[in-house]
Amino acid sequence: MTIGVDDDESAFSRLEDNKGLAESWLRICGRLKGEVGEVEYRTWLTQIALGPIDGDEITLLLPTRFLRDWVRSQYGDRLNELWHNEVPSLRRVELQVARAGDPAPLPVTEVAAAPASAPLPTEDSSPASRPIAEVRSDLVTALDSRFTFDTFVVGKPNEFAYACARRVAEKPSSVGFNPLFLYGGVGLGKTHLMHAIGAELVKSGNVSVAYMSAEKFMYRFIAAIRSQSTIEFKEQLRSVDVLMIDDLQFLIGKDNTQEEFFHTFNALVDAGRQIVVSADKSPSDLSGLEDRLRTRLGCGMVADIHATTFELRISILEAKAAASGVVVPAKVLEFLAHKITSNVRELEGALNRLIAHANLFGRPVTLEATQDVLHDILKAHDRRVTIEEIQKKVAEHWNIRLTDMSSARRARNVARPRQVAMYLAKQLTSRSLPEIGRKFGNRDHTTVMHAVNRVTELMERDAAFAEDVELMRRMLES
Ligand SMILES: Nc1ncnc2c1ncn2[C@@H]1O[C@H](COP(=O)(O)OP(=O)(O)OP(=O)(O)O)[C@@H](O)[C@H]1O
Repeated sequence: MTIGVDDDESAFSRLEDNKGLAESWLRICGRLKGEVGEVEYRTWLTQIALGPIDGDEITLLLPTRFLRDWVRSQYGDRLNELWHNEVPSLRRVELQVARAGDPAPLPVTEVAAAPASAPLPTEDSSPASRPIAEVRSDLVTALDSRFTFDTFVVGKPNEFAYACARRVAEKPSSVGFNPLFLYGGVGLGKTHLMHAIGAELVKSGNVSVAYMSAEKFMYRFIAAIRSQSTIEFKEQLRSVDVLMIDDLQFLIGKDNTQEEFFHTFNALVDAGRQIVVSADKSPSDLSGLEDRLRTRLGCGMVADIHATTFELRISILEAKAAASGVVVPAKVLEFLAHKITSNVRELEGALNRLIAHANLFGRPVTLEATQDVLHDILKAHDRRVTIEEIQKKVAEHWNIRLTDMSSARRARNVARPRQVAMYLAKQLTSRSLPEIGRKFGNRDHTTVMHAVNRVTELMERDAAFAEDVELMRRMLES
């Protein structure tokens, strides 16, 4: 069908006019950007160029087959709909792979996002024409725009992994860095670094990046087997420039999926594409993965993210607090960094709760408020320090015999450390004063109370002594 004046005169004259067409495309891009969000838009849609129009069909051009298939499966319907809204006589949007000399995509900066909440009028508002933002990808998980290199705080435990990730983002597939294998405990930033690599590559140009969890890889693979579309699945995966698979340990015991991953891995590396993988253990410790896969995974760069240090936790908290715009006093940050040592995710969760609380009630963040608001989290993180541990550490530190913790000796060089141990027992355990007294040679609870008051008083007067006691406390808590 050709477009005639009778069909839609204004549309026809617009189609005759290239400028009008470009403006329509700009509006459609703005609309899509508003609907799918900046990251998804940059990842997939900035690569589309406006091709020729022929009758009731307009052609959009994509740089690779993978992208064409991807855009067709994920955004095809919506593109049809948006074009039809702009030019009602258009019936079809054809997606093609661009050839040399074809027009270039629109510069990203030209496209201003139109709010998704104000949809263009459509003829059909059935579920089939739902906005793109709801269409979830089967093959690829969208990158999280919060996880960039800029927002990743670097310290001793993660500097090597960070440097490797940077290197891969700058120069994918360089010798010695393919695959990049990132490993470390839960919530220490592996996913963050992978998304940062993806975001950087997407920003830098024409690179197709696929990121997905190993779990998703498996489900996609199974779905492809069921729907007899394994060839397409393989083709799609094998046509990306960079493939990132998160939490590979999930494939332990899933032999068929491992096998598929192994072949995909080989096909990509042999074709000079980059692979990035994360797991909770090093390749050699991932027992349960096939030997040949473990060997290949260890062939490139293996980078470990270590548990956080107190200093790194403080830096992360400072950065996140600053980004929130809420003033969080240094002593609150220190308190959190002392208390929540397990992983960054929990640390971040605690800080976010404090910030939300401060915003909601418009109250300043204080140490007291922190203890109150985070009561449950802090309780769960309370390390169970025993009175015996306290006595042992204090005796070592002040160089007295352990038996003197319960002896009747009253010499100052023995009595003072004993009082400190009682004070710390009160601070760091949930034992009552009589219980503590019993552990210190059956002393009375009033003796313990006296010790606690005396140490508190001394700490206020003597900074060096206070520092010593604080140090003890930190050693016992960490
Ligand atoms: N160095 C860091 N700087 C800033 N944020 C960090 C850092 N490390 C971790 N985070 C944050 O902590 C959270 C958890 O990180 P992430 O999801 O990357 O951990 P992971 O190692 O992939 O965990 P899992 O093993 O559960 O998959 C994220 O919100 C991330 O942004």
